[in-house]
Amino acid sequence: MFSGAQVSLYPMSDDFVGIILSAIGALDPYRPNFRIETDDVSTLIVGPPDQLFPAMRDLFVAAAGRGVHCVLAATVSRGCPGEPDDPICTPIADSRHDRPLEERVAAAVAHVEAAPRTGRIVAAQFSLYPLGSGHHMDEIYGCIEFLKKSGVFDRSKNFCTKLRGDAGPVFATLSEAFLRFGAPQGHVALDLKVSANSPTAL
Ligand SMILES: Cc1ncc(C[n+]2csc(CCO)c2C)c(N)n1
Repeated sequence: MFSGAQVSLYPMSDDFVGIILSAIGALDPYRPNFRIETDDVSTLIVGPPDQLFPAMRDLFVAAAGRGVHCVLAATVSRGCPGEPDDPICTPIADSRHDRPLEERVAAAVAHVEAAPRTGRIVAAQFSLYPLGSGHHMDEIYGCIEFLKKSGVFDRSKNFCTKLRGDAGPVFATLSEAFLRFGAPQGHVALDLKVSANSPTAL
């Protein structure tokens, strides 16, 4: 199954070029398993679906670690019809996709509880789009039930859900939403913005 993301970093600093390029260096450990291509708009990462969010976490934590207000925007996709079935995009063995929603919610919560902490607090806003499935609203409601139990749920907003917390469990929650909800071999898209070091008072 073809899976990947187009990812852009927006560090609000005069040194944006240095911050972006050194953060892209944090993707180096993923290069053996990924196809990674940077242009003037974004960086494409194509690879195993279960490694996409760890890669984006490391990219974002590297940029946000510089202390400036920083935003990551990403379009993430798996199972896109018409894309080549890239052999590097091997599906995860234990997706439990064929299992009932309740079981998938429990497995997703357990994965987030085990996620490593990074020490970097982030806010994330995202929408999950399980495409072409007759049960897409069931999948979305099941996913939201999981998000409320994730420990990083902030609130539901129009068109999206907001998470807040350590980048470790936040990116793990995004990964579980992407991997476990929507049809197993179906097309799922996810739209994401992550922010750190915002000067906005809450
Ligand atoms: C992750 C990521 N990849 C590419 C860009 C696009 N971009 C904007 S400035 C810059 C550095 C100078 O070439 C690059 C590559 C981005 N913003 N974030």
